[in-house]
Amino acid sequence: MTITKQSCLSSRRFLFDYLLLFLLSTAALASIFSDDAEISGRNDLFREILRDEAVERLHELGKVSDADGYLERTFMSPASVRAGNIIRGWMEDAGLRTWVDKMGNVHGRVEGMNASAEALLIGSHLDTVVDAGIFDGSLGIITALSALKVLNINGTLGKLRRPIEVIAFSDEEGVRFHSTFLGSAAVAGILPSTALQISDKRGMTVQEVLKKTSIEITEENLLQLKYDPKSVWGYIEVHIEQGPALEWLGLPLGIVKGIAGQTRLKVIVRGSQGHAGTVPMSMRHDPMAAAAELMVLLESLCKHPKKFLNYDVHCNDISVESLSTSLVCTVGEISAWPNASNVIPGQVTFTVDLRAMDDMGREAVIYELSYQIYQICEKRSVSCIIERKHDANAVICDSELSSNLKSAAYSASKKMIGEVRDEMPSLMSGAGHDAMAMYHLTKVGMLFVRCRGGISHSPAEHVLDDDVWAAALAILDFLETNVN
Ligand SMILES: NC(=O)N[C@H](N)C(=O)O
Repeated sequence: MTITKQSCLSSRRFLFDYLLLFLLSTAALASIFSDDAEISGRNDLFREILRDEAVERLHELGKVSDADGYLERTFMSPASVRAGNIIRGWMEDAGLRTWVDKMGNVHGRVEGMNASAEALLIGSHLDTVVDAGIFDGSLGIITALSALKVLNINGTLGKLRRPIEVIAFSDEEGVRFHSTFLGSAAVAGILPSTALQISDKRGMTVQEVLKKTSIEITEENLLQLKYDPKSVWGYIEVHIEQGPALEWLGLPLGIVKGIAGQTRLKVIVRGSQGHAGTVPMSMRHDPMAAAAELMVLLESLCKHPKKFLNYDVHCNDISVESLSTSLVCTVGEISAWPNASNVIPGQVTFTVDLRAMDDMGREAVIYELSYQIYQICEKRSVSCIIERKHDANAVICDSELSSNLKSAAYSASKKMIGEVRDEMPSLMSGAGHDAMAMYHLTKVGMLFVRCRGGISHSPAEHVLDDDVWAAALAILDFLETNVN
């Protein structure tokens, strides 16, 4: 047999593969043995509650959906109400007194030794986007309840120095009403009474949707939902990172330094509805073509803000510099009327989601965008209306709470994986969180949990079981150190 260069390479390759396989299987065996050795050491880390049960609950809640075949739970939908009831049961299982408030938020509270002391609030949201993953929001509620369940089993829940309250907020995503934080903004006292009259696509208002679930909300009792700032010590939230940084760093947990500000706009473009086959191109006032041009403009502006923003007119140079790195813009929803293939639409509506760390810079972008939108609409002889649906300014997390969360995350990671690098990363959040609303009530701190590929708002969203465990263990550590 002649050994050609090719087959020589193949046999070398075979030998290499074989050796690699041998090494990998040896490593795997070693890790199985070391896992065994570790498991007995980890038993005191409440694996059954903080990992296994928490993961089971995440999957259980992930099945509670208004849609067939994908996850969708919007504000006070039937599935949201069912999810709230399940969470309420888990709160009671953790030894908490529970109630549902007039914005549909589910609360679970333990008074500890001193019911009049300032309470620690822990929260996240129970609503989801359309075609969501199972971790966004639910992770923060479930890990907090798991940690409290451990304290209950240990007999330390009644001995806490201050009350602890877990809140599962009814709306953070803002999918149904385009106005986010309905739940947490009510608790923080920043939800205007006009929010009760916002309508969803079917024309039902927030007030009517609540009434359908037997909750009577009025302007007066909306005011009563506001917590007295003097009764609150702080707010903490665990959330999946929804970005790739922790995965890149190879770490399960990170601290949140701050959260980008956000604005949501609705742009309505109206033109002349007509027959697709008969109206000559030169005679059209097509809102679809205009909307397409506006979207391309938005993309260019957000990719290259420096090119569009005039330093003197819009903002100082610091704003423009920081915009270049943090500005992100998205058109996520579009609808046409009458939405038929052989009709030039009469109206096209689309949303714009803008985020940046710099609030002044964001304002400058909105100013410039609006100016350019009106110019393009005029040039195309269509009319444009821009409605501002939601605004939340950027938030900086509290340094003391962050440092305490950092120590808790460090200690949890150390207990789980032994050696940890000293650095616990501090990250900026491009995603919005209930902490943004709670910031108006009290100091806030957030812990991020690694997610696969940084993917979120997608059914592909995934958090490792051990990372769920690390997060719950960090909260347990935080409570034992700061509240016990
Ligand atoms: N954590 C999130 O997904 N939050 C928001 N709903 C958002 O950033 O749009």
